[in-house]
Amino acid sequence: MSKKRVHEIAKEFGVESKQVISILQQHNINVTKAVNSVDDSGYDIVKKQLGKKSEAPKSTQKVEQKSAPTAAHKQEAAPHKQQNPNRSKEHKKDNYKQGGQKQDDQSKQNDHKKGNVRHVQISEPTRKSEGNQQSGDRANNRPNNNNRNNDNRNNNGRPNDARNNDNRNNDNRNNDNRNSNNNDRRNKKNKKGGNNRPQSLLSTSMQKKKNRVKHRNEQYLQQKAEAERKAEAAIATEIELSGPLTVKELAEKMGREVSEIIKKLMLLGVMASINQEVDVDTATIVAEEFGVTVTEVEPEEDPTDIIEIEDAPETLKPRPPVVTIMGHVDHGKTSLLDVIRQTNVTAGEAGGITQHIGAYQVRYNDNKITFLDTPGHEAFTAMRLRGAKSTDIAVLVVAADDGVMPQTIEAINHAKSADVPIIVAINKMDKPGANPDHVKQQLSEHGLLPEEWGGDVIMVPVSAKQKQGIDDLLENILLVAEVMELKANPNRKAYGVVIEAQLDKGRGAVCTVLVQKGSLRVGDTVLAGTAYGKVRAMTNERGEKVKVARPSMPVEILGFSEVPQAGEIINGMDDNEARAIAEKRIAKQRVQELQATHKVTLDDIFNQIQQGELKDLNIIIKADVQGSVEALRQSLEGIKNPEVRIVIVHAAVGAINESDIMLASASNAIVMGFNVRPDANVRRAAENEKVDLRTYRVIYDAINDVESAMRGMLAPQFKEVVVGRAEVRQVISTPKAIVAGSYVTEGRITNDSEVRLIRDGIVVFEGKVDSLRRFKDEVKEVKTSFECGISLEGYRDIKEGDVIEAYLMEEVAPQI
Ligand SMILES: Nc1nc2c(ncn2[C@@H]2O[C@H](COP(=O)(O)OP(=O)(O)OP(=O)(O)O)[C@@H](O)[C@H]2O)c(=O)[nH]1
Repeated sequence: MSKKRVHEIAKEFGVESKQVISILQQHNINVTKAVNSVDDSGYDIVKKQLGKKSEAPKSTQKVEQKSAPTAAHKQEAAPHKQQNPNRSKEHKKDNYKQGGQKQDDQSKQNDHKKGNVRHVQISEPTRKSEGNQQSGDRANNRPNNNNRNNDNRNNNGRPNDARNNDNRNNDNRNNDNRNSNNNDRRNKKNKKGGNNRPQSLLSTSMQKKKNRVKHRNEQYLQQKAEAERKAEAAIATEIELSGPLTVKELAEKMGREVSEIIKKLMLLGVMASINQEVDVDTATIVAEEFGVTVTEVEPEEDPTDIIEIEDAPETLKPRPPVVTIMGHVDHGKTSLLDVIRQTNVTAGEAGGITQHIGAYQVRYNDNKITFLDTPGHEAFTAMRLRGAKSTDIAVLVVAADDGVMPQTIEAINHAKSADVPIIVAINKMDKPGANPDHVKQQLSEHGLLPEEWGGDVIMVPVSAKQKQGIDDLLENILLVAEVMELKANPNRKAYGVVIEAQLDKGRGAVCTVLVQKGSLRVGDTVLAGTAYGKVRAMTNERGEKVKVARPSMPVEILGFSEVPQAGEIINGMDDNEARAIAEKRIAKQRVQELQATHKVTLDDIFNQIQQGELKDLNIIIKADVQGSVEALRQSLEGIKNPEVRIVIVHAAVGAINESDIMLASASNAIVMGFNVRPDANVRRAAENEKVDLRTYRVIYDAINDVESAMRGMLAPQFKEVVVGRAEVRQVISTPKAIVAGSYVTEGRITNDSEVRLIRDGIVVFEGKVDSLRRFKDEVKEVKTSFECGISLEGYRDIKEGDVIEAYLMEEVAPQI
């Protein structure tokens, strides 16, 4: 009978001595200290208790949890050991030592017989060296017990077959070890699976990780469901339409993708890009295709709109007729108006074409007639249309020797669409080839039947050149006006139309206005588009100051905050109201401009490619007056080409500046200047940015250039090369000439140079140098940084601060 000390037993079971003492005391074995000894029966008692627990020994569990990584490491390492078929006996011992979970009686007995020694012998160093590996190793115990049994059997039962048995046993061991690994995993699973067994740190962290992944998955699914629910909710079932809208707007209203809308439109045979407008009918069809109900509503009231009040009949007083002279180019509009006004406008015009709308009032037989001088070139189609709208009577000039021409027909159509009565002036009756009957014949083919042929159109033969038939024409105008009973209320705030507007260096915004209703007085606040201001001064067509302008009277007014657009409605109103509306309009305009710039988007480019590689020719227009800007814009936009689309990126009054170049560079546009010049910095910027900058003095040339370029037929053109620039620093008046005391700022000025005089970026004169002097001597050339005196051929109105630009014309290959 061997005796063992309490602390040895405690150590063996991995518990504290106290615990062993308490167990023994419970069984009335008298032990109080760790050094006390107990016999086998005492040991068995302890073993019974702690051995059972050792299936899940508490103390070991504690240690296990603390040392999980080691255990894990061990677990991982174990298979290598176990799978080794040539395991040492030590291994077997290990397995014994670690005690199985389901030991049969036999194994228990074996444990009793052999295990004790083994326990003592093996467990000690194992614990010391491997610390808390038991948990992992212990898990392997059960199957190995079987091995052990087998060993025992083999050893005890059939010693002769020992070798075979050993081999077999080895195989069994291998199998069992493999099984043990499997069981081990299962055990681990069981541990996690609610046996209330504490988990190892490894399994805890794995669990946490698993939980996190699970949580993330759940979150993702929730978000996805939420997004789907929102998308579902965003798809409208009912929409309201108040007018045409872009494809993008329609898509937004319906909560659908733009591509869906475009696809549907394509199926309906409508090829539309994202920013293209579709009318209400088309939008309705598309919406209905998606099962969306459409309700048509009245467009929302625009706070920037000014509602026009109808004047009571009793307030109306007779007013003079407003007449527009229309007709084909060179048929004699200006000449006719000249004769009527007894002035000569034609001489001063660049290219001999009337470029700006002017308005004049003439008196004939104590009656006033207002004439709007609409230019005759095609370039002014838009202005003519506007003119017709502000007009009571249209005088259609047709040259008797030329007959009805394209612009004659256009003019007829404009007048008709504006519901304006037409009086035909068959001009150039003095010409040998004049054939008024032929003209009448042609006109009747276009719905204008002369009175003498049973129609209602007055046709007056005239000759502007010989001043014949003018009275007859004016009398007929008055006659038609009388029949029309033209009336307006002069006693209300002014209402009218901006005929022309431009920026003047000294006077600011100068604006020709036709008052149509009410009276406009100096001091009145007026609003036209985004421009507003107090009328500082008013002058009539003869430059005389006027205090009040009544219906049908054209006046030039000063006082606008900015240059209004030609054709804009002008309203006399309250100071604050004007400012508020102007601000709202500016804000609205900004939004529209932003939207317009958004049009050049990748979406657009994609659509363009899809629509057969439609390329845009982007153009920036700068001109001296609004009328030219509009004219150029309308004409350019009117150019139709299957391959190239003209896009006016920006159009404004004023000199070409660096921001224009930057915009052109950014939008890959060409810059077209009309009667305006870039300064040296701007030219440099254009060169750096490789922006094609073109300047013109005649609108026709600009349009012609673009048209030819689009046809690939742009003739080799003459490009001007600026040779030098001089700044006018002093103006000296001599009996012979006006001399510009100048300083050459760049390049050189030569006495045979073509020059232009530029004031605030606007060309005021183009011609030749008359004389070039250094002090009193005539010189051929003056270079940079030298002073000189320059006088210009046939031009005296030179001002300090003006720039004289010398240039050459060089032939260049087409660029557009
Ligand atoms: N023989 C003759 N020539 C005329 C008559 N009226 C105008 N002309 C000439 O026709 C040419 C064109 O005249 P304009 O008055 O400039 O014609 P327009 O229609 O105003 O021309 P645009 O301003 O370019 O549209 C000028 O050379 C005039 O001298 C006329 O009654 N008889």
